Amino acid sequence: MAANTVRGITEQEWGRLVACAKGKTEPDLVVQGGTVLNVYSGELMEANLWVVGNRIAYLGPRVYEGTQAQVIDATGKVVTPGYIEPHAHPFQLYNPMRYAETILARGTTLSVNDNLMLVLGMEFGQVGRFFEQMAQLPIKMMWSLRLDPQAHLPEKKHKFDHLPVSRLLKSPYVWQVGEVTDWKSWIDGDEAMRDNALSARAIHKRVEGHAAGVSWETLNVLVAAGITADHEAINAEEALRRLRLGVWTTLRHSSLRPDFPAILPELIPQVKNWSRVMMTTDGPTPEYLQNGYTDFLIRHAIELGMDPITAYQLVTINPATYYGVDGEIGGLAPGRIADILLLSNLLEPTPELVIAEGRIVAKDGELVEQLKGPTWADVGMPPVHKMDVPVDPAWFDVYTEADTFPVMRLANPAITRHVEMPVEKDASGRVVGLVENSEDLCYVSLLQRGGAWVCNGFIQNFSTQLAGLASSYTGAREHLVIGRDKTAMAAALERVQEIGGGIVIVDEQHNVLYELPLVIGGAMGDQTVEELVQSSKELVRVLKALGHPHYDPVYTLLFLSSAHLPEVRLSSVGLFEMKTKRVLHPSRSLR
Ligand SMILES: Nc1ncnc2[nH]cnc12
Repeated sequence: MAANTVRGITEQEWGRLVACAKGKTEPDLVVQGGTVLNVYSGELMEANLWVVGNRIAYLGPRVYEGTQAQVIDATGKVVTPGYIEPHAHPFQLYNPMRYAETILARGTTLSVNDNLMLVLGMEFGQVGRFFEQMAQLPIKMMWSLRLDPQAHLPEKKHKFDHLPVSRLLKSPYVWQVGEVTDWKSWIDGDEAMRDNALSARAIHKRVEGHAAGVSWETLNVLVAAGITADHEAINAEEALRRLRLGVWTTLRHSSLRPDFPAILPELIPQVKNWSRVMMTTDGPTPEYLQNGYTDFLIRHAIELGMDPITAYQLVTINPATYYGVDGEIGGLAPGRIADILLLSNLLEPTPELVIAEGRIVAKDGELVEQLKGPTWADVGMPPVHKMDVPVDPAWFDVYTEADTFPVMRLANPAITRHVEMPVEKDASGRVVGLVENSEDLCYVSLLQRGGAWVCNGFIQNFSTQLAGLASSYTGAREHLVIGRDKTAMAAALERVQEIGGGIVIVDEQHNVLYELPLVIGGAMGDQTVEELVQSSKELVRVLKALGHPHYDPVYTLLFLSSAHLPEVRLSSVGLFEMKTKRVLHPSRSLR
């Protein structure tokens, strides 16, 4: 039966490793004179590390006196294992390659990644090949397979059927299924979800939950159904609830949910056993990465009162143990993969030097050489195609037979509230005057990329002055269009299509106020993370000037068509109420 492995070992590699451990053969690399953070015993120890190939052969007092190995003088430095991100979404405008190079330079040497954008954008066979190509990098990119599309898209549900998912589950690079956002369907007996989760368990892979806001009673049901970890606790009580029910508890501090200050000061005095706690950045938008990645989590947790050694354990040995690979990674000991960091001191988690697989890969935050990964042209996520007809502003008109309409009110970057508003209509049933006579309403539409259907509605509290915004970056992988001026909305969408996908904002005269090409499937950019940091700051600035009242708008664009968040979402079948799974207003065919 399969279980997770990081790299596997050949007979020849084993022979070299054991010979070097015995002191009979030379190591390839030595880290000498440093203070090693021993995450197993929770102590700092003066010790040297000998590395052969991509593994550690020896930890201890033995001093290297040979001439062949590369010797790294770690005198005065703290030596730690590479960091592990157990729950990543490597596609928040950046693509998985750009993500990998950025976080590796900051000391994260293993990331377990969501496959959602890939599975929605590619054929299954291509997804498996992409995993194989990413596995050639010195940073280990492992994967978590979704059981549901996280959006109400009946036409895409087949991508989550038992046959394709169970095939992909056999990949050695897949370590988990989840996060199970549509957990309600799962516990209510959705067959594909049930079979896929059971198949994962049968081969010792994990099942990650997404139990936002659930009660003790519901959490019991989810644990009985098989969830093994969850990262949705937003306060100490919710974190303790998970620990007490035997769920690995992943503490989150992301761009959208910067929760450490709300969790840690209260949680720290109460936890007696940290061995089943992990930490995650949970897919931050580019700006966050300016402050670091897992290194930032460690620093922040220590600032908020966590014992420093515990903070390191939460991002090294704990996630390695959770995924069942602690014999291979997550600590500095013989036989482990040589992912080693040199820090100036324990309170400075951003590494001066990063060693991955036994080779120096980064110094002072910069990669020593460019990573070689798959080319996007080969991966099968081409730029957005132009529709074969021009975008018609009338597509954004809302028609109803009722006297009221379910408006989405944006309560914060992620959550919408259902506000039923009275509407006036013309003889054809078209809603008139609602946006024009309001200060803070916009039209909002999810439009199928080929122009086959449109889901129309109104959104409140998004902007007071936005003429037109269009984005091919959405949870549904269709086009999102928002604005107070339908011709400007159409112009923004035309421009998105001209640039191969991305995010565009235009004014009433259709001048482009903001433009970000996202040419990888219309969902991810090929720009560097630094370029995306500047561009996403500009997006925030432009939207703010147009009266957008929230932070992290990139997440708003992503999540307006995701069905895992309260209350109303855009979907292929219409405006959809997450809790009741009701269609509040149907979508309209344009063919
Ligand atoms: N559920 C989710 N799906 C996609 N990206 C995310 N980032 C954080 N949570 C996410």
